Amino acid sequence: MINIGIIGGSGYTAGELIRILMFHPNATIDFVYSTTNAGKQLSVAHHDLMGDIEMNFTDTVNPNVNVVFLCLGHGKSKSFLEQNQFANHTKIIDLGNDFRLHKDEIFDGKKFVYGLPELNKAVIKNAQFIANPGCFATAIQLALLPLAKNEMLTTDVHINATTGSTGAGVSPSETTHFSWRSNNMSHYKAFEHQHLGEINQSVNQLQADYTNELIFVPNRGDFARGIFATLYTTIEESLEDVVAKYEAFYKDQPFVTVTTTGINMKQVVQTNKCIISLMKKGNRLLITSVIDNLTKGASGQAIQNMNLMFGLDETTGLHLKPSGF
Ligand SMILES: NC(=O)C1=CN([C@@H]2O[C@H](COP(=O)(O)OP(=O)(O)OC[C@H]3O[C@@H](n4cnc5c(N)ncnc54)[C@H](OP(=O)(O)O)[C@@H]3O)[C@@H](O)[C@H]2O)C=CC1
Ligand SMILES: CC(=O)N[C@@H](CCC(=O)OP(=O)(O)O)C(=O)O
Repeated sequence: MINIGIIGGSGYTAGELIRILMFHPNATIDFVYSTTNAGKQLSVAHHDLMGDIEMNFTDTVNPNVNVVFLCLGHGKSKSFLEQNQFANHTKIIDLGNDFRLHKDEIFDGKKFVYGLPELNKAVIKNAQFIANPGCFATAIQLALLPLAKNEMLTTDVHINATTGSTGAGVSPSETTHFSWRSNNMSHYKAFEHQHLGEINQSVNQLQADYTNELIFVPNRGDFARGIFATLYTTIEESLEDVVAKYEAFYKDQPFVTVTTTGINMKQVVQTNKCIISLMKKGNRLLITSVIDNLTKGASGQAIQNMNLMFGLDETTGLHLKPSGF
């Protein structure tokens, strides 16, 4: 069994890890670390877990676990690892953004691999340290990578993506408050979202000569979970040719489905799936990409990486049912 530690226990991504791992056939949760709820039942912070798991948060770290998931805010993974040493055998999967860019990938002698399986599966299998991608970054990269792989990106890409409120974490804020978020929508960090760095890094990993711009406007949506992303760019090839290239790129990727039909977020919410829809009008290609920000965009993908790192089928424990409606 893979013995697991979770840091940042009261948060959204930690909660999602617990929900999935408690049913994972090869995993056992050794501890869930919390700075605010130590000694209390997990269900104090994750109410839906009442009756499902008898475990308390702890303020003690077991440094000998097989893998530890870091579910902390920006920049806190680095400081946590400075204060807490794990055994040499312990694998680390960081859900934050501290180690995703190449300039940050080496920390304290540890080399972090960017944990997008559909891009880096072979390297992930042999990695000990993983920088798990951001949620928008996952949805947008999965939409773009087949074009980059085939060096088909020649102009700017216009990106619009809307996220649910859980994307911003458990601590309430003005823009996650029900009274503000309900029946509302807004954009934020237009043209400057922090995920553009990791997205550009991955695009250039496949198409080094791409120098145009990824023009991204993120929106806050009136729902809790999910990301709906639309991207368009100029492509000369026929839709049939583009679809064939996407299907070839994702042939051995169990969580990505390519279609030319219309799609919606509820087809993937609560699952580790990404569905990509392609359509063309003239030389303009529209790519739609939907994921659940907390599963494929965070905790599900982190478990997918864990499966690969421990030699398991990457879908182990991730056969999750969609919400449907
Ligand atoms: N939400 C999402 O959709 C996604 C989030 N991410 C990233 O994953 C990380 C976790 O996200 P999320 O779960 O939403 O965040 P949350 O804010 O929901 O949870 C973070 C948790 O970290 C703990 N924490 C906070 N400050 C400290 C500290 N100084 N030292 C130790 N622990 C601390 C708290 O848990 P406790 O009180 O129990 O200690 C807190 O609940 C973030 O970096 C986020 O950007 C990535 C992809 C998607
Ligand atoms: C979708 C969504 O709301 N995202 C949040 C942060 C969560 C995330 O994925 O960002 P990092 O892991 O890079 O912190 C945002 O856009 O600010």
